[in-house]
Amino acid sequence: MSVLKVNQLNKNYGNKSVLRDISFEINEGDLIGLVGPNGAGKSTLMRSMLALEDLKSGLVTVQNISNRNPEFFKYVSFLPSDNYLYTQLTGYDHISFVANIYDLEKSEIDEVIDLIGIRTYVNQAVKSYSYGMRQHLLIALSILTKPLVILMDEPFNGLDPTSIIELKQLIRTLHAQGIGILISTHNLDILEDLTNTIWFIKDGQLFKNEILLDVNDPYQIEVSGHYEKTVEQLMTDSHLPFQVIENRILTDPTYEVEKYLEWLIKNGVQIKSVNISKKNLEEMYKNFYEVNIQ
Ligand SMILES: Nc1ncnc2c1ncn2[C@@H]1O[C@H](COP(=O)(O)OP(=O)(O)OP(=O)(O)O)[C@@H](O)[C@H]1O
Repeated sequence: MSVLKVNQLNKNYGNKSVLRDISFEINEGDLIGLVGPNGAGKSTLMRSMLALEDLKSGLVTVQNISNRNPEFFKYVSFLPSDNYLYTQLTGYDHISFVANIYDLEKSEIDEVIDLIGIRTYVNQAVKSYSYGMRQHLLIALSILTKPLVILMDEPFNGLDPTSIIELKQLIRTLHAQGIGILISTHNLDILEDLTNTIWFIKDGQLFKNEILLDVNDPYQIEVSGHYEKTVEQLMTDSHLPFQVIENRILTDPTYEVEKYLEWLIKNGVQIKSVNISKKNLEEMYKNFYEVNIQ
């Protein structure tokens, strides 16, 4: 079900057109990665969605509520790339502040504190927090109102591997709860791990359908040993779609990998390893942005 709608968004800085005719919808439970090089317009797009930019034209609504209406922000929250917290105050002070605005119950606050796992330090002053702890607090603040959609601008910046793993897990939890999430990041590996829906932004335009990844990834079956027939001949006899790269068979994701394994085993082929062959987002990025590296 569509919850957030962006319609014909155009943004100029002076004579420069930064966003051009951008339209899209975010559905309940979408997890979308927004990718683009420096200056492509990712932050401007998020800021425009939050009515933080003056637009040339465009309409942004959540459940038909415009972003010009303060009620919009109950349903759409933002995790900014800048860490803007009051260092003298505690995490709980920040949470109470937001909870008071939206008249939330203590039980709702406790639920968020436990979900994000900040109970042990929520009563300490923010100045004693690490970067990752601050990021957790910001996420707690962003989900207090039970938003339908969260916009995350570079949420993995500056996090150590432990905090990245924790944040990825948290994003998966929020996603499983049906929250629509739009994440802008330069980290393609993290994104590839999190979602199959990647949108690219280029020259102020959004490209989505063109690069939607398949849900299933192909498998790579590595075989060993010498046989009468080549692996290619053997696979042709199976009538299963395939590609062969040296001694590796690349399966077709619409067919079960078991069918390939059964066929190979039946024909006495030794199987050395079976791995999921992940689509390479970096390759797609390089092709899309025509990045040439010598
Ligand atoms: N306040 C501003 N005044 C003028 N131009 C701006 C302003 N803010 C952004 N721009 C320009 O708008 C374009 C898009 O910037 P934006 O910050 O949205 O890109 P981005 O994709 O978020 O980049 P990054 O990955 O570096 O954060 C850039 O060309 C930038 O120079």
